[in-house]
Amino acid sequence: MCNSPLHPFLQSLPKCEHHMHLEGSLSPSLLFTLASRNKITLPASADSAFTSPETLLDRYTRFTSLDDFLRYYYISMGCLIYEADFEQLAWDYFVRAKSDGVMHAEVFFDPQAHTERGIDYETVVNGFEKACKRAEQELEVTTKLIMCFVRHLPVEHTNETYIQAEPHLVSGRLAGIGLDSSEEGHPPRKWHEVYGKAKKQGIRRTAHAGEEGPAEYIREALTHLDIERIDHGIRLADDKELMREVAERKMLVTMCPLSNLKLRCVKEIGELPIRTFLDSGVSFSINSDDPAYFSGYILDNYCAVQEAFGLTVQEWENIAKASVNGSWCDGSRKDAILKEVDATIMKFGNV
Ligand SMILES: Nc1ncnc2[nH]cnc12
Ligand SMILES: [Zn+2]
Repeated sequence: MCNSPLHPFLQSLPKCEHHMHLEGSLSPSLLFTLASRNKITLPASADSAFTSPETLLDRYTRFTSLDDFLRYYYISMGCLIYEADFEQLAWDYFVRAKSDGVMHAEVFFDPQAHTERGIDYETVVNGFEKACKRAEQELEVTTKLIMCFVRHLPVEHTNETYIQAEPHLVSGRLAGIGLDSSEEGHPPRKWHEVYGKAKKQGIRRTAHAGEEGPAEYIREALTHLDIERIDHGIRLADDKELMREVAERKMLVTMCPLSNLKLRCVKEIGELPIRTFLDSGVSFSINSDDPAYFSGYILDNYCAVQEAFGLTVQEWENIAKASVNGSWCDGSRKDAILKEVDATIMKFGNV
């Protein structure tokens, strides 16, 4: 809850989330429940943060960088073993997202982080897919699953993962591919082969770029990976020519304000190029990234932006509509969400 008079409006505004890692919605309390259920020993003797959910949450307030966070992220997901664990993780997120006004959620997952530790690819996808189906039926939240390649593993591992996922990508069970994990020292061009193959097969492509890395990585992801969306992209404002191109192409930048703050990519939310993007016509959505680690789900991110930038209802309408239009759902679903956005604007238009 924020102090803005726009809070009820922000709560009601229909949302599309495009940048949320399912493994990043693993709360310390679910982590400890799963660790106990699956007889996984957490490394409390090596790192006392793993002593209890409370000590872990406390540690999450002191991340020093993306890599510092990723260490906890990868250790913690080691408690996800069975299909039911993956299903529960995703279902809990969808329920929470619904309560924040999410009507459509496109969620990331990292298959390699699970197959590398001996979990079957099918276990992961089946569990997540069950939760997606349930979210559509019981919550009326439409969903898309996007699988990411992790940059910290050798690029050669990518082919095997792609081959496993190929039937799902081609059939549409998976909506597309992404690229995430440790950014610095891992330029996007290294993944050009697999992205080229995906493009030939008509598979949608996005990538994390310009989170900790420079604007040059965004340019590379556009030229070498031919991405259709940019995840984070906060360094885009450092390259005005590139920013103009992204605005002209109406490419969506999926921003994650609280994540950027907690991982020290910026010192305060007000440093993010939200005003620049609005003034330059760059389309963007606002997302939670890893909500269980950054103490904020999507509405908290909307509130943080409102507190820092004091946007108008008209500006929020533009953001809401850009996020619908930049979604990978079909036209009829977009129309239905846009109708709900219009209804919310009618109701709150003169706040
Ligand atoms: N913020 C982030 N950046 C890169 N990879 C991630 N994986 C999960 N969260 C991430
Ligand atoms: Zn991310």
